[in-house]
Amino acid sequence: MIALHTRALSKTFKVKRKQAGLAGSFRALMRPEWETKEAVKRIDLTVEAGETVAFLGPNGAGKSTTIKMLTGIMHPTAGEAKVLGFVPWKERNALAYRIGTVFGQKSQLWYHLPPVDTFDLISRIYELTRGDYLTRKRDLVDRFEIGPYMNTPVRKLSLGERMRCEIAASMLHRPRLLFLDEPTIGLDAVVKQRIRELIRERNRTEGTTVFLTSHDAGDVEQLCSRAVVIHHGGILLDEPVEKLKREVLNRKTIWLTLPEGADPLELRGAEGAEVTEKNGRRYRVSVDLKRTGIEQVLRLLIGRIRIEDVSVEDPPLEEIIQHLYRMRKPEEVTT
Ligand SMILES: Nc1ncnc2c1ncn2[C@@H]1O[C@H](COP(=O)(O)OP(=O)(O)OP(=O)(O)O)[C@@H](O)[C@H]1O
Repeated sequence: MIALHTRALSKTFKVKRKQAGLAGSFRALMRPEWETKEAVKRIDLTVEAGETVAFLGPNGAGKSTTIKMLTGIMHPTAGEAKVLGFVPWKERNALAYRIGTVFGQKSQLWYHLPPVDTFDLISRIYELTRGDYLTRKRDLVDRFEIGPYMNTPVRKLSLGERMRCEIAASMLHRPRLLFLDEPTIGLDAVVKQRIRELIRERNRTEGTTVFLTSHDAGDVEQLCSRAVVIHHGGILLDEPVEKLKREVLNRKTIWLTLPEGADPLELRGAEGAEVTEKNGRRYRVSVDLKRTGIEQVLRLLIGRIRIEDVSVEDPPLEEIIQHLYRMRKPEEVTT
């Protein structure tokens, strides 16, 4: 079954042309010149029910504009889309009963009220029966382990605690499709991991389709099975994440802090790993996962040299996308 389908979906904005200098600004105010900006260019996309799709791209690529059209907030300039069988911008209300949305940068929970109040409100908006609501709430509170936070005003919760409540709230009405915009932004590694597990579990147990945007390579790697990359409003790549992992998500960075007086030469010689940056006592070791594993490198280094602190990072997604862009020939890119 198809969850989402678009054909030549496009959005053009009319924007004022910028003119240099004060005189230019004045002229622009009196006699503005307009130009068109193609934010989304003829996007063709089909997502099957139950898929977990990462929708990626650098800043300004057109992700939010696409999501706004798919959730019915914005009309397209041209093209078609059906989400769960509805034309989003024509049947926004009907669609809202069947989708969930989480925007990492915006809260849908009432800031001064405890989450339980927003949960109650959502259950009324979505017309859940009292019995169904209470069972569902109990299940989500258990799964997301948010019992201790349900009666605390949202403004007093940490970001991680709030995000768990946000995502649970978005699932209250059993949406068949979840739009997640940067769900792990600003969270620490442990909380990120937990949020990813929870979303994945909902996908497995309830078959919820996931459509996610993120700048975090870890979200893509651990949560999604398919990656769609857009660049300058057009689709640059649409591939299984497994393939992406083999081709480009194959490096990780280890940051090491060595104690005063340690000999950094000891960091040499780990197969597939090289020191690429030094900042005081902090060293960046780049690991080629095609040749070795993180665990292997860490074990070797820890056995050889005293280490004060260690952390492992994914390469920034922006870097990966630039790499992909360079790999693709220009004619393969929809422009
Ligand atoms: N309301 C608007 N009016 C004019 N231009 C807009 C408007 N909304 C978006 N744009 C432009 O359209 C392009 C795509 O923007 P969009 O917000 O969809 O990108 P994005 O991929 O979500 O970026 P980010 O990762 O920074 O959120 C950008 O160049 C942006 O400046």
